[in-house]
Amino acid sequence: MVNEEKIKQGVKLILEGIGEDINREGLRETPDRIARMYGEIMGGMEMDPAKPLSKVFEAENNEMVVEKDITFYSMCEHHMLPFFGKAHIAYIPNGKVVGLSKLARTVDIYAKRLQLQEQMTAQIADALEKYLQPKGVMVMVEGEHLCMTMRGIKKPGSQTVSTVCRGEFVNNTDLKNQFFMMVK
Ligand SMILES: Nc1nc2c(ncn2[C@@H]2O[C@H](COP(=O)(O)OP(=O)(O)OP(=O)(O)O)[C@@H](O)[C@H]2O)c(=O)[nH]1
Ligand SMILES: [Zn+2]
Repeated sequence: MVNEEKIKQGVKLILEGIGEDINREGLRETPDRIARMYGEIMGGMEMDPAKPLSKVFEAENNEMVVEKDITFYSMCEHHMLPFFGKAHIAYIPNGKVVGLSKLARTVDIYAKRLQLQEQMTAQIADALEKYLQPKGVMVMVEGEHLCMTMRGIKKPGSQTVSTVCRGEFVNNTDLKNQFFMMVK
């Protein structure tokens, strides 16, 4: 659980730091709102991927499964500004598949915390590898980072693309290309 009291104190300090009057009408409830909001957007910290990924089904077909365009919202750990976009997941089952929603749940668990996009991409792949023991996993994340667009270097529209391959995807260019073709 996030410590709402600490968040409220911190938000009040930031508001004072930027020269705001923390008692004005529009801001009176803001520390409280932000504390509740962090409970939601950082909620992945207390979630364990074991929960969604432990419920597996036996499968006879071991062809590649792709779940693409999974929308995510995360927060960059350097600036605490949002980054958001789409995650695409492929895996080659090894007798076990998981409910499709559980792939999206896994993305949310790792998105809802302070993150680096590359780290989030690897964590999703590692969780799938651990719980499904597939023949291979590939994860691609496409994200827009507000710390790149609304501040600093200010490059609106720039996209960060990160990929992680495990198992059969690592050395198999055909498999990788098949995945790229399916997600484009
Ligand atoms: N690799 C990686 N870098 C990120 C991610 N999110 C933000 N960054 C970068 O983190 C870096 C932090 O750089 P610093 O030089 O410490 O901070 P800064 O002075 O605010 O940097 P600028 O953004 O260049 O103004 C920046 O280059 C960001 O673009 C991410 O998910 N992955
Ligand atoms: Zn950032």
